[in-house]
Amino acid sequence: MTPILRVAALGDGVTADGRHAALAAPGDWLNDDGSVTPGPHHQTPPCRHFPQCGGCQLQHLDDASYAAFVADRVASALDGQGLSAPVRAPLVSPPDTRRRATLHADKGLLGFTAAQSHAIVDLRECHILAPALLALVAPLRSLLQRMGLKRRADVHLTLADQGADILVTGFAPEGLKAAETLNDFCAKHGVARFAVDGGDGPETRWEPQPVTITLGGIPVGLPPASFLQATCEGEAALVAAVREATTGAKTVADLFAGLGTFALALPAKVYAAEGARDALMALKLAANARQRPVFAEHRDLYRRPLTVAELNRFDAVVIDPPRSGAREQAAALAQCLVKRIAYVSCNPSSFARDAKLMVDAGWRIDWVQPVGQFRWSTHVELAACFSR
Ligand SMILES: C[S@@+](CC[C@H](N)C(=O)[O-])C[C@H]1O[C@@H](n2cnc3c(N)ncnc32)[C@H](O)[C@@H]1O
Repeated sequence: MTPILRVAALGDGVTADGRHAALAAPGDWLNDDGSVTPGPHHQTPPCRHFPQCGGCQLQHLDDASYAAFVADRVASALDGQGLSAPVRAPLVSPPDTRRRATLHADKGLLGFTAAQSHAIVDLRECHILAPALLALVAPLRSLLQRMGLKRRADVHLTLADQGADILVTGFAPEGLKAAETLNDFCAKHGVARFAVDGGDGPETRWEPQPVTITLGGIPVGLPPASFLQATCEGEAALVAAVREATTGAKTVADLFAGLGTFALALPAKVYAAEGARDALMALKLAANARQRPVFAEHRDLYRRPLTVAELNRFDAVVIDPPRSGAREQAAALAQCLVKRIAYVSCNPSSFARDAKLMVDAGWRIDWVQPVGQFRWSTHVELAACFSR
């Protein structure tokens, strides 16, 4: 018997001699016949769909070993680039708090896909989704069937200020009967918005009041399918880290600003750059309505990253790129003279790659705050503070 020491990036348990075992927690034992004997950190997975459902990979880890996994993902990504930094205790979102998820529908089924497969796991319970979204899963399954869903469609759920915001892509039912069925459904379940996208972009079919999401205390119009941090707790953890990293800065550049999660939460004059035009417009309108000092620019930061001279006009920079990171922008950040940089990332590997460029140019990583918004999954986020 060999003890499992840690959990690898994709979720397998790993022994000291490098053997991998599926569904093994640190402290479990890998037996010679390949079976696993549970140890003290192995918990009974709370959900009947685990491990078939691809939504969660690590429900068999107790809270302590899941938190250790989140911190270890960050530390080992840094280590892989030969970097070291103080890694803070991870902040993991509680169960039942996910406010954004994409489910898949086909042949009367509605749920997440199975791990590494397109097969749909028909969702009958879920321990990550916010209860208001989970409550809609069974009614939506029946609605899509009644409306004659013939081909596979995706169902994007978001919990907005007014309630559930639903976008179905790959299905756009037509006709009076369909419209009535949809309206009855939305009225009965208090849906905030129902949009469909048959291939020509989202088309709103129900939205009794404009749908918003409150960021930094300000309601921001929420375009369908916009980016939003996955849980309120995760958002709060990232905002607190970014505020701490930019303390004292009077002018801040917020790069990949989205709807303004950080721009609207900072006590500073903020220049916000974002590539999605509808998100940018929503941020601009919200900031103007409340006379917040946010100057928002539509800009493709991969093709046209801020130059060193542009960056040097700010006291601090916040950057929160997509999963692939921001190699081009990081090259200019490495050379610039701002006092502090807050780097928020949903991918420790691309973060570590960009951080290496900056450290090689003389930056220091003061701390890294791991954030587990996708509880029980292998997705890990972080916020890091850089100074010279
Ligand atoms: C991880 S999200 C962060 C959004 C925001 N900071 C937040 O916390 O809500 C990344 C953002 O980058 C934007 N984006 C993706 N590619 C971009 C590009 N080439 N130039 C500018 N923005 C881009 C996306 O639209 C998205 O809003």
